[in-house]
Amino acid sequence: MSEGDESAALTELAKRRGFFFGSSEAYGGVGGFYTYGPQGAALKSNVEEAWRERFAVQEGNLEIEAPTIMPEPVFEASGHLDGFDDMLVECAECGESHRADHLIEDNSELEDAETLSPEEAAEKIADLGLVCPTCGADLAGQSVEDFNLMFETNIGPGSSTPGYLRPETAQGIFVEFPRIKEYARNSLPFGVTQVGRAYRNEISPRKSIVRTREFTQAELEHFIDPERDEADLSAVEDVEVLLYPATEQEADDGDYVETTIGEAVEDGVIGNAWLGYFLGIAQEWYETVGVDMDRFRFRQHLAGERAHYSSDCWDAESEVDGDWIEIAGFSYRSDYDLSKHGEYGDDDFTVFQQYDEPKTVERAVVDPDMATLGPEFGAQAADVAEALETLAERDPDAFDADEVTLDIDGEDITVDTDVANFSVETQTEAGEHITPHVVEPSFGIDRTVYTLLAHAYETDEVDGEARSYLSLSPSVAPTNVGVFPLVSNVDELVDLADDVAAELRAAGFAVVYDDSGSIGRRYRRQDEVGTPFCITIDRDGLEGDGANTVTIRERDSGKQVRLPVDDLVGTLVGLRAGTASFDDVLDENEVVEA
Ligand SMILES: Nc1ncnc2c1ncn2[C@@H]1O[C@H](COP(=O)(O)OP(=O)(O)OP(=O)(O)O)[C@@H](O)[C@H]1O
Repeated sequence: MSEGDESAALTELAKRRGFFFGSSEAYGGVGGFYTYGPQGAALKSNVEEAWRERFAVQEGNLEIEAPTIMPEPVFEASGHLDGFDDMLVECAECGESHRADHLIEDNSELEDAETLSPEEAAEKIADLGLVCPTCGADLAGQSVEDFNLMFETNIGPGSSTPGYLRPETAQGIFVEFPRIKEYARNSLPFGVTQVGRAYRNEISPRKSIVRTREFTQAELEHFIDPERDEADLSAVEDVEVLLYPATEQEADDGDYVETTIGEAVEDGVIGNAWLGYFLGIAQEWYETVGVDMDRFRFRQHLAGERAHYSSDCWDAESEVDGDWIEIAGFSYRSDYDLSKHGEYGDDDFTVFQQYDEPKTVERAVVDPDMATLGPEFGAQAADVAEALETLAERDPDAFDADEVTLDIDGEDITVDTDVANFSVETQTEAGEHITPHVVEPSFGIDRTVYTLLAHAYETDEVDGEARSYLSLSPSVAPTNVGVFPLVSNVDELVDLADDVAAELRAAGFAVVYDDSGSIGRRYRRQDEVGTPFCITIDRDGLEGDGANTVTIRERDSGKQVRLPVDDLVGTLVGLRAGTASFDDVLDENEVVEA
């Protein structure tokens, strides 16, 4: 399909068949908000479940569910209040807002325009002679402003407690770290996951569910002791990946690197073994849920794209309509988040790490003489005592002099060294408090759903008729199986179809029961929403050798076999889990000519 066709066909199908559509259309609609219809909600929920199964359950991680609204100090600490901005340029003619970096990237060779300052972006817009995509007016001379993406709200009546809708689920994990570490028995490494809504007041939402203002993230914060916890790569070292490292992006004829996780970590292409581990399991997970791996890559962030505290960062990207879409980010966040909350919050964001052997250390201590400090410094005496303790830890040699100078609230205060009762003690320490480092895989569920639909969208011809179908993986398809009585006027046949549908539903399958129209039309309807298997109950299944049998048809190939009703649940369980293929079913049963 040519560029643009894939998205257009997908958006049309999504609306017609109940995957997703713009919200609040009865009131004119509002940009950047989408409703998932019955098919889409089921597909999305299956993708979330598959993520949970892999990244929470199989990894032995802890899942939490935190509120989506959090008070302002959280975002002061996290840096979102000051720095979570995109660049906005407004058209003077029609008033439409645009994301300046996207405009520049769409109209030049530049790939990392987000690293420009607003002034540089304005200059670039003028140099390139860019015009408003909505009305065509010249944008030269328009200023570019930083625009904070967080939605603000007031918590409770009045406006005294500002709050924000979280722009990422991660902060809910970091803020609750002091409590969660107890559940993890203070034992590093451990991971905490959360699947939930995040909100960003995107300047120009686009590409349907790819860039919205309310979306779902599935995030894993993996807490480690960087000195002791090493990633075990044995399970992923042979996983083959297509990498697009920063060095290649910067080279004129930059190319992909086809390698394995083990080699990429060993060669230093992936700068951190933990990141390598998560890229490896992500690669395998995307493949199981149905991403076309020929249209998938991991792209390393360029130095300018990375946050200052992050030593390495990769995005998982999928290709749709010739564009690469970021569907997940993998970032080494160091101790930035927990240190910030430790600094701003009123709790302990460290973990006590026991040494293998207790250590004997010499420690400088003070025992300030409060009977002297009290009368001399009054209300400041406690601060002076605290400053003496800090100085002893930081610069014990300072106590060799007769006096020490302390900074108390910006004021220099000189104190006689004798008052401090300084000494060096020998102590035995069992361990130390450390601030864990964080490795973060952050998945966008909506962009995954979009990719799965785009990569599954196929067209072919059946019996001379054009057909479009979604070759979704049976593990995530919204409907697992269609059940069709061939005719609706034979009681025995309808009874058997009812029984089959009831048995499959009881076994946990999402079943669509359809008795209207020709069998061909019923197949087409299910093909279009990606139902992988359809079961038809016909007269041959009622009597003689074939009694209590049905036919099962596979969506992509259209092939059918006849099998006993008693084997249905077991067969479908294997097909859905991917432990059996339809070829196995074809081998073991009587093939029915279509
Ligand atoms: N506005 C959005 N709509 C839908 N999904 C989003 C949106 N913003 C982020 N995501 C998803 O959340 C994931 C993690 O968020 P992250 O903060 O790394 O995104 P980002 O780098 O800011 O994305 P972008 O550069 O595309 O705005 C992304 O990989 C993406 O899948």
